[in-house]
Amino acid sequence: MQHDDRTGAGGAVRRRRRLGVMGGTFDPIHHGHLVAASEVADRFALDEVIFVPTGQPWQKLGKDVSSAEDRYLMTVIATASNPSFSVSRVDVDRHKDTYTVDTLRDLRRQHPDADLYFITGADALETILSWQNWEEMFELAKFVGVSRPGYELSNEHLAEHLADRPDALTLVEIPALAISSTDCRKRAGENRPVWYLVPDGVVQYISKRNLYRRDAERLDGAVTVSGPAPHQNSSQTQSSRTQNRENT
Ligand SMILES: Nc1ncnc2c1ncn2[C@@H]1O[C@H](COP(=O)(O)OP(=O)(O)OP(=O)(O)O)[C@@H](O)[C@H]1O
Ligand SMILES: O=C(O)c1ccc[n+]([C@@H]2O[C@H](COP(=O)([O-])O)[C@@H](O)[C@H]2O)c1
Repeated sequence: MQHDDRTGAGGAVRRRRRLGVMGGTFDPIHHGHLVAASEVADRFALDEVIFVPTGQPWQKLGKDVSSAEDRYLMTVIATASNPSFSVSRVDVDRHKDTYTVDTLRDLRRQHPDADLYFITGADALETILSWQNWEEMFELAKFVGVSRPGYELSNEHLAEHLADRPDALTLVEIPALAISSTDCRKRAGENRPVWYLVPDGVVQYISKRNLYRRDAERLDGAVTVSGPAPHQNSSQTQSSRTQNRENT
């Protein structure tokens, strides 16, 4: 990755734009995600953070995931008040299994003059060597791992792979928010409050769309992420069946 400043037409030094990329299933988006993005934006002087809801999260095979459109809209609602936050549809519109390497390729194409900083929580960072084409991901973006209650924030598993690129991955401690989408879904399913765990507009969206309620007919669009073995395209095997979420 280049990280140089460029001289503009008038001779003024212009720094390359820095874009954060916050990928997630966001089912639903919660304040843990928003604080992570905000903290990394501050630490790295990012110009913008692009939230990228997954289209088909292949590592959630067998789990009941809300429709991509519901997750996309909740992400738009949650980020609307922050002018430095935006939401991308690149993964939602790809209509096949979501791989971060594709996300980063698409964003690089859309923003050729920017440096990308992919933000990931400690739990996701733990499993990053299982991601599709992970070596290429580190060519396309710098990575920022953030702390998360209940997980150890570590780069040991990547140390030998990134030995010659010390700035490829930075670990950042952020304020601890023990919030997970799993817990939010469970609470909503039991008719317990999710106020203050997720933004107010997201509470209202969950209620309006009857998301996560086991005792109610889902309105539409929920899918069970099912299909062939990991790394195969499951787009033809996505089931439109709705099943009770296992909250795992
Ligand atoms: N409370 C949190 N603090 C820091 N990072 C978080 C937190 N919650 C999620 N993240 C990170 O945000 C990204 C997207 O997470 P995701 O949408 O899967 O939310 P989640 O709460 O982990 O969901 P689920 O409980 O359904 O697995 C991941 O990199 C994850 O590690
Ligand atoms: O590229 C992959 O193979 C891959 C595998 C698992 C997760 N990811 C990405 O990691 C981010 C968090 O994913 P998740 O499933 O924890 O919500 C999101 O941007 C995913 O696309 C990416």
